[in-house]
Amino acid sequence: MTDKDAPLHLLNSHPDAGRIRSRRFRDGTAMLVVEASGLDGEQRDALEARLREAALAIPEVSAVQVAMSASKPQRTLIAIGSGKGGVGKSTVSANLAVALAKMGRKVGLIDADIYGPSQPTLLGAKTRPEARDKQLIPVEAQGVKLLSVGQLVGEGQALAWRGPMAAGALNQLVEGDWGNCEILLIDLPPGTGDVQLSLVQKSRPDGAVIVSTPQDLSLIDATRAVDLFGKTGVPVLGLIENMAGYRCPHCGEESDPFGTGGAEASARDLDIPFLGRLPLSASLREASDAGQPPAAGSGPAADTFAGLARALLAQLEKAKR
Ligand SMILES: Nc1ncnc2c1ncn2[C@@H]1O[C@H](COP(=O)(O)OP(=O)(O)OP(=O)(O)O)[C@@H](O)[C@H]1O
Repeated sequence: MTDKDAPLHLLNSHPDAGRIRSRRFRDGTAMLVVEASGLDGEQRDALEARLREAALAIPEVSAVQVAMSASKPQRTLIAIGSGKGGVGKSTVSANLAVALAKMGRKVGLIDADIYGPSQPTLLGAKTRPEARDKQLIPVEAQGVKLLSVGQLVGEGQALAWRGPMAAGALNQLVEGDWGNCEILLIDLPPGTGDVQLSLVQKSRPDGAVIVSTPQDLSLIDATRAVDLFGKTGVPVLGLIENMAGYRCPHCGEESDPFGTGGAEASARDLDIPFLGRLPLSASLREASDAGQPPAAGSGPAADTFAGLARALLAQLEKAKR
């Protein structure tokens, strides 16, 4: 600051002074460069308005120009995939997101499942996102920010999309206004075809998680998913086994309708981490259908998801080293 900028000294005592990177004063105009990293669009607007008002309150100032600068936040993008449909990939994604948020992480969830976007239902978030300056603003539910491909199109319309079109839509979601989110989970469409390949190539996730049931057939498909991520250079952070074992709520008898331990053995064979297993549970399905992710509550299911989230974070740390 030079002597010419002296009137702007009055901004030193402003609560947001720490965000002012430079200030100049010429011919009645105050020019401020303001650091806005970590703020979402609404918070940026509010900060700008507060500083404008404070500058205009200085008697010499008749006009204000504010330039907001923000370093691109460091975000970790994690794709969640499965070799085939119906293995619980979306249920696991939603609950992992909620469990990570409960652990204090700033989490965003992108529902890229063009064949059946179910995250708005799973998180009970039916409102449509608004856009600001062509950027989508995620909706908030259960402590998680959410954008879903289902929010962009009417129900069932996305089904016919081919790879590049789906990748374009995903890009819009990834480039949304994620504010201070540090982790973005992407719920991919099931399978390992062209659509999935385009999505992975376009979004370039930092890591991937694969969900599978213990069944042999499902595991063969999970192996294909590992292959897909391998081909695209995305490290697989781990495999989650879903629908492993069932305890009858009436008689307490335990059974394994989809086999047992298959996913853990496959993870060993494929040399990828095994993050944990989730039992088949009618109450989990009912809560999911009702938009109440069990990870948000307390009890065994919440504990299981917290364990899976911890295992995922541990693998992320390892991958960074
Ligand atoms: N551990 C579980 N116990 C009982 N039901 C489950 C479990 N996991 C998922 N489900 C149920 O299975 C069905 C499919 O789950 P989900 O939609 O999460 O699978 P998906 O792999 O994402 O499927 P797709 O990608 O084909 O849409 C849902 O009705 C869900 O509630």
